[in-house]
Amino acid sequence: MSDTFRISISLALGLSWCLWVAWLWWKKRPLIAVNGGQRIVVYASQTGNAQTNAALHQTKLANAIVLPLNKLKTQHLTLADEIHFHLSTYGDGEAPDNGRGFLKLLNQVSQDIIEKIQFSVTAYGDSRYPKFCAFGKEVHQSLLKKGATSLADIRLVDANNAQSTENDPSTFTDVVITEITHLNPKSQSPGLYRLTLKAEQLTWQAGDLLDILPPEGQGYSIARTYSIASASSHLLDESLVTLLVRLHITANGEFGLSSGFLTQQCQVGTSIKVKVRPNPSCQLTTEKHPLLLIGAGSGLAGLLGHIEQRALLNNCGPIWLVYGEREPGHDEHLSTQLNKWVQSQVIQHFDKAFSRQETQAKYVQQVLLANASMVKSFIGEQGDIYVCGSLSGMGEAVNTTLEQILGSTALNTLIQQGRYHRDLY
Ligand SMILES: Cc1cc2nc3c(=O)[nH]c(=O)nc-3n(C[C@H](O)[C@H](O)[C@H](O)COP(=O)(O)O)c2cc1C
Repeated sequence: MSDTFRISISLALGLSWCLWVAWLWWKKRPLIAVNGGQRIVVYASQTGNAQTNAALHQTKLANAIVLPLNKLKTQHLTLADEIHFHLSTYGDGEAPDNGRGFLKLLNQVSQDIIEKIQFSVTAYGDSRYPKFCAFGKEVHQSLLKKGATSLADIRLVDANNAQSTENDPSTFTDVVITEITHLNPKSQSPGLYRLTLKAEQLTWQAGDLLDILPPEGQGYSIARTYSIASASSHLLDESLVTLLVRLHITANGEFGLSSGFLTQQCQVGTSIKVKVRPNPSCQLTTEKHPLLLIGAGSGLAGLLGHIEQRALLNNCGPIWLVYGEREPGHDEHLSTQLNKWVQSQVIQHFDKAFSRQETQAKYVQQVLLANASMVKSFIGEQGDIYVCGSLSGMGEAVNTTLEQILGSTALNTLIQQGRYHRDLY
């Protein structure tokens, strides 16, 4: 072997080693750099309330950066002087999408790093939910238990509070109902209605939510939140918001306050007070990548906007819709519209799962499991998943099934990358 050849091999090996070390460093680097002595304001927010307050908090602190909780890395915990958390709670006492991996990270970080952390927690929630501010409280407790120093008592911000601007009528806009259609008159399921509202004054993106204020004089004024089932407003010729409203019937046979008002008392022409609640974690992040849309019942609403959005744009990526309802025939909502999208290839695959049919009952998670290898290949390196509908009835089962199919590491990576979106209630 000549000397030149030997030197070349050594150089090549040396260079490869340097590249490998550089790659390892690159992978582990914090995505947003932090210097020693800096303060970090961090938020976990589904619809922007905690995020807005975090941004406000940042402006009041010297030498502070702001970032979402899923971008907070071990290096941030090591280097920052103070960390101020703004955390909302979703689902049934859960973290918002951009906060879901944090408690796991905290468990993996060594004690000596956590003991140096000085922190505060502001928790956002709504005391009408049984697990009020649960995620913020859990983070606060975990940090204390692991030896971090709390700079102040946990602050609980309640949306169900007279001072909260969330329900302040002056922040709502009057819009007129232009359509109310009962979609499942022959079904044994509670009524599902499509409502259309003329909303020229509003702007929204597919995936956003609409808060609706019940009429005055009912002794309460807490808005109810519905998923917007329309493409983003800037793409529509006519500024119409579509909603799917399930008529809620209480244990004593009474109609739910908001759904009863919207579907039984309102008529075409009735004016109602609404406000768009941006839902960044469920907005479309990609036009080209595959979308696996999973929903059940009125959860179809949160998926329809994304499908319509792609139908209105050209050359979009494929959609696979997995939709669950009760009875075939009577619960096949909007089938004319959905079939049109299948024919025009906006929807590439469409699977329905009916839980009340003569042959075997089927749920969306079973459809996913039966097509496990297709789920894997469809999602691939770039696909996004959207899950919309009931948390306990479907969201949890779908999460377990996706974990089974993709593995918990891959599912966590999807969460970290903001590719697993959930609108669950
Ligand atoms: C679908 C849904 C589920 C919610 N679940 C809870 C909950 O379990 N506990 C709670 O305290 N608040 C809950 N909330 C209330 C939110 O935490 C509250 O509105 C908060 O201000 C939202 O902050 P964000 O915009 O930063 O996400 C829920 C709200 C929605 C729309």
